Amino acid sequence: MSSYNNTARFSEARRVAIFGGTHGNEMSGVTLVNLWTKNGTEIQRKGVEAVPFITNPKAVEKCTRYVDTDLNRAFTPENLSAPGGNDLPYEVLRAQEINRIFGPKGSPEAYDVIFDLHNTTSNMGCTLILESSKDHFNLQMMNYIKKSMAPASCLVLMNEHPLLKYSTSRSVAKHPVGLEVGPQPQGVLRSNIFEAMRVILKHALDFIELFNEGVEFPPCTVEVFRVLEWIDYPRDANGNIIAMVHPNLQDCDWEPLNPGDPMFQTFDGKTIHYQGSGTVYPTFINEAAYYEKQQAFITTRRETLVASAIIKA
Ligand SMILES: CC(=O)N[C@@H](CC(=O)O)C(=O)O
Ligand SMILES: [Zn+2]
Repeated sequence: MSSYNNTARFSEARRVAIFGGTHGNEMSGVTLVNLWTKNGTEIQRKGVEAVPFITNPKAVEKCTRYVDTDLNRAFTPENLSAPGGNDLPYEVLRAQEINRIFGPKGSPEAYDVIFDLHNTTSNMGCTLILESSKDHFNLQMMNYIKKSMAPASCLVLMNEHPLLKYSTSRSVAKHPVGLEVGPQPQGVLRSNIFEAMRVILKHALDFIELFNEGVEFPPCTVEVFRVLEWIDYPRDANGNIIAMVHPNLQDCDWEPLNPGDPMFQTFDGKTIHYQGSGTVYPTFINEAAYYEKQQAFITTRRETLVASAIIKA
């Protein structure tokens, strides 16, 4: 029935979860998920079972990123199969529980789609985070969301770096999608950020409904920003930070950074310049949660991916 060569077929995306509170101090996702748990009318779609779920309730209660360890790094094969029960860190136990409910990760029983709602203190605007450039279902969803949001912008961060990719909560699903909206301080709710996240999710669920109804999505291209490297703050011999993000770079997420451009400013006023070999697009600039990870920002490269046509199998 398909009108295109190489149409990719995916089974219906009936089981969908919406995660909030993977980081307990990122308030848009926590608030939306709590709201939809009370009344799910807004997230209901024909032929879709959308489950709102608080992933790290202890961290939400304390309004911290995590209690023992970062839940959004915890979904490794080692953690998910670790014996030890109650001796394990809280988030490792919780990852196992989430994997039992929404996975198992990598199995046919896993949920079809998981949306994981995050906020950043960086000036990233609306960002969707993917883990695979080969998932044509997700690429088509990105195209649909971007078109639906226009003229407002919604960018796609492609995190499939062999070393820098991490084991996210959403990675339990067949099609993992991260939503990252900022700037919003930790523990704070801002109405513009909250509403932006809500609109992205509306379009995402509309896409799934259309797909499940049998709509065929024609081939398209999707602009993405591929993770290249993490850049740490300059440090002294004792490991203490000796410079801040340069004012020319601060809040300039997604704007080109060229070799020789100012990158950091030392406390005594010296400028440190970017030394890379070509233009990159920085993002997660001065993210509060990344100080402990020794990351000042990440660099990305702009790419255009081709998504094949998709239709329900
Ligand atoms: C600021 C923040 O928490 N960002 C998320 C990004 C993601 O969900 O991939 C994280 O590091 O887990
Ligand atoms: Zn987060």
